[in-house]
Amino acid sequence: MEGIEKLNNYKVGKLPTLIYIPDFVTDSDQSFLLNNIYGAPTSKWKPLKNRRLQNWGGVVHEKGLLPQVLPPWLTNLTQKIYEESGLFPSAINHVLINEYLPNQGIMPHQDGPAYFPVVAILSLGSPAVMDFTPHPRLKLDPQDVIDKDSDGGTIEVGKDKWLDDHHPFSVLLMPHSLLIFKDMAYSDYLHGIKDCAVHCYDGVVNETEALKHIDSDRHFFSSSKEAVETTATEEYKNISRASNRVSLTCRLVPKVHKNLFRF
Ligand SMILES: O=C(O)CCC(=O)C(=O)O
Ligand SMILES: [Fe+2]
Repeated sequence: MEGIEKLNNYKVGKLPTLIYIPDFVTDSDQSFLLNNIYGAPTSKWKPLKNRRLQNWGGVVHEKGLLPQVLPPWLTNLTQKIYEESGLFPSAINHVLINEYLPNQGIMPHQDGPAYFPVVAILSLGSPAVMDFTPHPRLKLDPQDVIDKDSDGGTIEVGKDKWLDDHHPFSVLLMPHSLLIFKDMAYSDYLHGIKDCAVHCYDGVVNETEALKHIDSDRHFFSSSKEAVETTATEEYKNISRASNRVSLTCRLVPKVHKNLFRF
């Protein structure tokens, strides 16, 4: 209960359950986690086309998890998320660690059906902007949009429209922050990160919250600060992803297979 009340203070945007907690971990927590992540055997990294990842907690199948015990350096974190959020029915048992170089990202996607529909993402390293787009099944046929506007309204050519007031939005993920999303943000939207080295954070739903601590992260914003000073009338609001970003996606796979052979 206490957890849920506290969480309300961290809601951002228009959707009911998009939660952004700045400084969820300290600088020394970040170093501790990164030391463990980069101290893992090279074979623990799975290279993908546009990023690489470490999988902790076991292998996720469509039908559930073939479990492996999470190491203590990760349970410190997952236990804190579990206790402080109060949003998971039992302890988090799976962590996916993604590493992105400055020009890498992740395609818009929806998380798989094996997971309990709440996700908590801890961000370390360079900041990044995560884009949420309504699921394609909610997209209106452009013809319908034109028909609806035929009573004299202006028709915006080339602009996608979605059902029930769904709109794309973005979130700025600063290092040390925790993003939690569930409900509509989980089921009606895809989430992704663009694969370019500069991200624009203009209009992100958590701009105030994310930029409160800008002083300590000033180096990420230097180019935009200069741009503001030199152009005066135009603010670019860009972040440069100067170094790697490492994220820890913490989730619960409710169905755990105790016995490999009964899978
Ligand atoms: O790196 C991130 O912030 C997102 C990762 C993600 O969406 C996933 O692992 O499913
Ligand atoms: Fe995801």
